Amino acid sequence: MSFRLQPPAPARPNRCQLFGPGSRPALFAKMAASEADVINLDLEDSVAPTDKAEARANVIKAVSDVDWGSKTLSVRINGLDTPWWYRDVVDLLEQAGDRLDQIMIPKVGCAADIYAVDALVTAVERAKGRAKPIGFEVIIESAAGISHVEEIAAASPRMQAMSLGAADFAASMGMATTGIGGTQENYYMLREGAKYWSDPWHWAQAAIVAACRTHGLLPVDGPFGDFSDDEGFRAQALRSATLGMVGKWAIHPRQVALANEVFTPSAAAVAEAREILAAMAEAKARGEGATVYKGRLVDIASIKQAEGIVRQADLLDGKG
Ligand SMILES: CC(=O)SCCNC(=O)CCNC(=O)[C@H](O)C(C)(C)COP(=O)(O)OP(=O)(O)OC[C@H]1O[C@@H](n2cnc3c(N)ncnc32)[C@H](O)[C@@H]1OP(=O)(O)O
Ligand SMILES: O=CC(=O)O
Ligand SMILES: [Mg+2]
Repeated sequence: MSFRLQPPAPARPNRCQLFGPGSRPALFAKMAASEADVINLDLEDSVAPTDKAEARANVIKAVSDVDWGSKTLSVRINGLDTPWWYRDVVDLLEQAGDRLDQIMIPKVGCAADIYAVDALVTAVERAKGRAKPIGFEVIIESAAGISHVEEIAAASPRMQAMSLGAADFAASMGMATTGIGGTQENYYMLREGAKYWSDPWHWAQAAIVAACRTHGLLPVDGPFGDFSDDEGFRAQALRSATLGMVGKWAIHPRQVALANEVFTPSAAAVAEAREILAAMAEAKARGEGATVYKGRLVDIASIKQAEGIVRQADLLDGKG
């Protein structure tokens, strides 16, 4: 390990973030009743420009009026290139109750974007005497965002989580697709006449995971647009989990159970992790740093891998 230790990410469930437009208040109670760990009430791209003010008022009311249980409650504000974002921040911080946990900042391009929002949030918090500091989560969804991902992760102590936004990311990068996440038909390798599909999101996801792990944030996979394709969602989520992401967005309620399933360590994975820890404890008692478990090497690094799985299982204990 480097002299600089890797800080832990916030210890809270973040398997699924369920989104809903702030302009559809009829959805709010359904969102609150869902099994999602995080709720994202949206003021940004799912809300038409003519509905921005009404959506903001709906969301401010719902923060206090709806029983959100133990979920993390987040509101996605408008981007810093719009005329709406400052009013989103000021009205939320001045008028929404203390139940609000986070604001999500979309389309961040550099650390200064976070600095600007932090300065405004801090001023309103002080002026209003808000006791609970608001956390930040951001979306990496532009060429600038992915180019500056590490400085963005380090930009504020308010930072909690970072998501990949596949739709805007594809648009910003000029990717030849209108799909939101998942397998892309034309992104394949050809060998002896057979196609092998590759993953165009992989490098951006890996960069986000590295930035998040360096600075103690939760790395999250964003939307999968085709909500009729359960297997496509599952495949995308499994790849994200394998890379180190802790959860995924749901843009429709049917995606919530899929995300929870993928990002909850299975009973078999937890049992195996505990067996590895036991095998390593025995090895340590013999004065050994490495041993054989089920015919394969396990060593001190395996302890950290296994502890991560057990820690996640303990965190989710009782959440199904
Ligand atoms: C690229 C990005 O930025 S993604 C993030 C921003 N986008 C969003 O927030 C979009 C979120 N999703 C939605 O707005 C909607 O789910 C849509 C537009 C995709 C589909 O809406 P609908 O046509 O109403 O969906 P559908 O008819 O299948 O809904 C089935 C049920 O789930 C409910 N439902 C739909 N969306 C949601 C939601 N996001 N949260 C909770 N419940 C929902 C419906 O009210 C309906 O309930 P009912 O059975 O009691 O009548
Ligand atoms: O905001 C999300 C996206 O995919 O764009
Ligand atoms: Mg977006």
